[in-house]
Amino acid sequence: MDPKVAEALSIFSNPKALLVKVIQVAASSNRVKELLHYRTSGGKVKECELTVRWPQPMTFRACGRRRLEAETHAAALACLRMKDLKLLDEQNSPLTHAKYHQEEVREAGRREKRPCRLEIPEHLQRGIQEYLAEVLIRPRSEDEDNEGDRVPDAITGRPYRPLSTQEAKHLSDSLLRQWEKAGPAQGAELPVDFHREKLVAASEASRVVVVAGETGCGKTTRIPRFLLEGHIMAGEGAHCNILVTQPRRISAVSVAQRVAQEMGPALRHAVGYQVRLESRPPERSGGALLFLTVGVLLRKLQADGALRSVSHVLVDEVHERDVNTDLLLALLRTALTRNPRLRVVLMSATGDTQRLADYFGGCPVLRVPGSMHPVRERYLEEVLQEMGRPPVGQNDAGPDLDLVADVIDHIHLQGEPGAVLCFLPGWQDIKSVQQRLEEKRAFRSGSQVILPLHSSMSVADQQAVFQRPLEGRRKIVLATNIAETSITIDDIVHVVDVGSQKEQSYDPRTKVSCLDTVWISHSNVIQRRGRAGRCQPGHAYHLFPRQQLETMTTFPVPEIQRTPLESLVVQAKIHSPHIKAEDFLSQVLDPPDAGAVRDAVKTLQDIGVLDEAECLTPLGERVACVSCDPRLAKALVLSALFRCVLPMLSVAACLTRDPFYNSLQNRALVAKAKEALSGSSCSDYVVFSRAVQGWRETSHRDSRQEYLDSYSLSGASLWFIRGLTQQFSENLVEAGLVAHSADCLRPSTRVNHCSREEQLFKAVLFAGFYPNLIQVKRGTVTKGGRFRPDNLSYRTKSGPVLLHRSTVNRGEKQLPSRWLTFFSAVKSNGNVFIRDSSTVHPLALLLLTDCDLVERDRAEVSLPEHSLVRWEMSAQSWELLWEFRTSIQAMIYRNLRPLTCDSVCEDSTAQDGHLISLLVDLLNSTDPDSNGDDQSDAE
Ligand SMILES: Nc1ncnc2c1ncn2[C@@H]1O[C@H](COP(=O)(O)OP(=O)(O)OP(=O)(O)O)[C@@H](O)[C@H]1O
Repeated sequence: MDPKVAEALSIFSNPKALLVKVIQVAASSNRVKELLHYRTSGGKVKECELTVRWPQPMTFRACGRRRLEAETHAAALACLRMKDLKLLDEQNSPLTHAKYHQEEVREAGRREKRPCRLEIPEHLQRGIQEYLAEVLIRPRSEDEDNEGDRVPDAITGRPYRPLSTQEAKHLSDSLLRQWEKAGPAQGAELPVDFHREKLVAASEASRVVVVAGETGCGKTTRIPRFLLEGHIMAGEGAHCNILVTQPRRISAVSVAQRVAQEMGPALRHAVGYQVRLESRPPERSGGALLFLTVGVLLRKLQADGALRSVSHVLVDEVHERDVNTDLLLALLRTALTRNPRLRVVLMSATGDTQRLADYFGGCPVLRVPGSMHPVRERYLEEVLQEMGRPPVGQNDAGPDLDLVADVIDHIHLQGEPGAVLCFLPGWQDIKSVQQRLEEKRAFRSGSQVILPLHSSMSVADQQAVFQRPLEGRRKIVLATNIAETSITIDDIVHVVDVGSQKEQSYDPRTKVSCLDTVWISHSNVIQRRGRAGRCQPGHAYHLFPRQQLETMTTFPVPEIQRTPLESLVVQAKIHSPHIKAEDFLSQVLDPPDAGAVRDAVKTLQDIGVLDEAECLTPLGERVACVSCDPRLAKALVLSALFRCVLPMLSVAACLTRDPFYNSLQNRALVAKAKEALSGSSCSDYVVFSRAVQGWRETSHRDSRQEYLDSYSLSGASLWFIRGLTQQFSENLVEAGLVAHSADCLRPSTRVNHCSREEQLFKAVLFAGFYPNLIQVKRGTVTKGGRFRPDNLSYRTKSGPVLLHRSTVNRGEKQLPSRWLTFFSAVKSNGNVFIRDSSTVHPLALLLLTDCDLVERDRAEVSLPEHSLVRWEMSAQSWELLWEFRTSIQAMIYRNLRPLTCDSVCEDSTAQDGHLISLLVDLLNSTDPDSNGDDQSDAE
């Protein structure tokens, strides 16, 4: 059977997916001529205007999200005659009326208090199958492709409109004239220049090419330009739009600047960059070069999976194998089938090029030998000998920071002039080495320039590493692997490499991540060395024995194998809603363990983002619009419903970017600031919200700096957080939860009515983070066996945990509730540490989570799969709570499903307001601890 038909048939168990499919079929089939206009984004129909004639002719036109959904669903219903569907209970007796929506089926089940299912009569199934079989096997023609396009242009972000033949000719001619006149500056000759013709020809001859070129040979800065220039000189510039991905913000920005500079003043407008929250795109589409991070390109693929306005995608540093790059490669394979003009070039100095080539159907691999300048390498034994020290053994990956500082000192005193770039695993190591250096005579009182470089710094701060120091001072850059690929710091002469890095691993069972210091791979060693010898000859000091090289893996372990997969599964669902996550992810270069994917799917089902058929639920569709972790996104979506958006935006942004200044180094100061901001809230999230709010309120420059200093906050981070808040607000608009993004930030709007209600805010947070729940108990037993009655102990459903120094609740002797919620936990030395936490009112557990009535007689309540929690209460209390809970759930459900008319919306708005006020009253007027008295440990 045709695979497309098989896929269509496989989704019959899910009417919602079927519906989307039908609309897609309508859009892609030239038999449904009456389709006037159609656009999807993130797996959702955004705009639609169509006439269906199967089984009877009807016209639907829809724009504006809510109307659109109702109309397009109705169109599909008519199309499929799904009104004939029957909703049956377990005994096969029909329920009140038929509904097509999975959620409604579930809701009907809840109302009727018995499970229901949806049945598609057999004769209809056959009809639909035949219809899909007929239309699905017809490929879409190019003309149809151009018809009704409303996707954004990947270069400018403005709506894409293909150029007419005349317009294209005009633009190509003008580009040609411009380039001939300006004659782009050639810059210094690079090894890749000698392979220019071969590279351009290979990319013409094959739609995918892998380029394996040594570090510094000129891949990143020259190849995009060769391709662009080739098209412009051939009079086809209008059709050439090149996207070049970079693994990080710092490289996207710095490489774009370098290429623009090389192009010269007359042509630099053709080059631009786009990173999260910062965009300087080329002036126009057609003859353009855009450097962007992989994450930004994934967003563009959501809007247009075929990348219609793009001629080339160059994936740089493809060896890095982060989750986003692996996902990108899989999506590019699909984009190549959908956009016949698209060409892909994969570039790396150290990747497994043959495997990549095989992944793209055995495409050619071009090798570019030669580097700019020689680099003299030394390993630990030679370095020690040079310093006149005895040899030492080294077994673990943790670096000897005293030695690192001594080696830098040695280079400074004995080595050639020029800057030093030192690779260290993490921020703590960077700061420790900086401190050690500052204690040395040659580095005292700022006599040399020491610059940390870490991903948590702002782009502006990161850019400082590219500046030259004043004459007579040496620049020392202390970096993590953020500086390992792509970037050129032109005065680097010496590279010091400790041979290790921080690497995340993840235990899907406990859902806890570990951040360990591990040996890097051989490929990383080459990349690090390659940061020297780019603009002058260099030296590499590998601070591990030469022998260690043999035990290092050739390539790094792909991130997809060692990371939580929930976000990735949501992304998979956005890009391919009808394919099982397991099947979709089995197509990536190194598929994650199928069991881990199933676990991630199960987690998303548990938190209501996916339904049983693995489709995004109405909640999941909103979550998918928000570009952050699904749990954070869920908390944001719920905050819009419960009218406390403002503090939640701050939390989501601060969990993405730490607002405190060097919180790793200034631990004591930051802990004090957090304590002051927290007051009696016992919540890191209230701390975040107050920190951001206080910063917003101090608008004057001087008072703002005073505010930052008094709470150890970082101005740069807060500006970044402001950008993130703006982005998340726009996401909420996209999700149809807020009319304008500015509403999210104004305290007087409806979505912020309850933003000052702390208990409600914490309860909503918990509903988002659930099942991240910690039970607090009094009394601990020390290692020596002594009982300490006043100490608190903490347990999640997976076992005991400890509170990390970073949370305000660590060290508290008395908490106002016996329940905490949390977002992130890490494992270190065999213990699980909770990094951030907040107390939560026990009623939130009952009202905002999926609890069940276990035994009617004793009115015992438990949370599924949550062995920590079990309450017993009188049947009467339970009845009341159950009713309230049902109303809250109904409110959530009502606000998340498509509304059919505005009047319903107005009515329900008032009703929701009453309900939320009631919830606020209940949370504020009951003692969070007294409810806890009923609790008993279920184990
Ligand atoms: N900002 C810069 N300042 C000075 N020279 C630069 C700069 N950027 C690049 N170069 C020069 O251009 C050469 C090529 O740089 P490019 O980034 O294109 O190499 P690459 O092959 O992509 O390297 P890698 O694989 O290490 O990323 C460098 O070796 C250096 O000589």
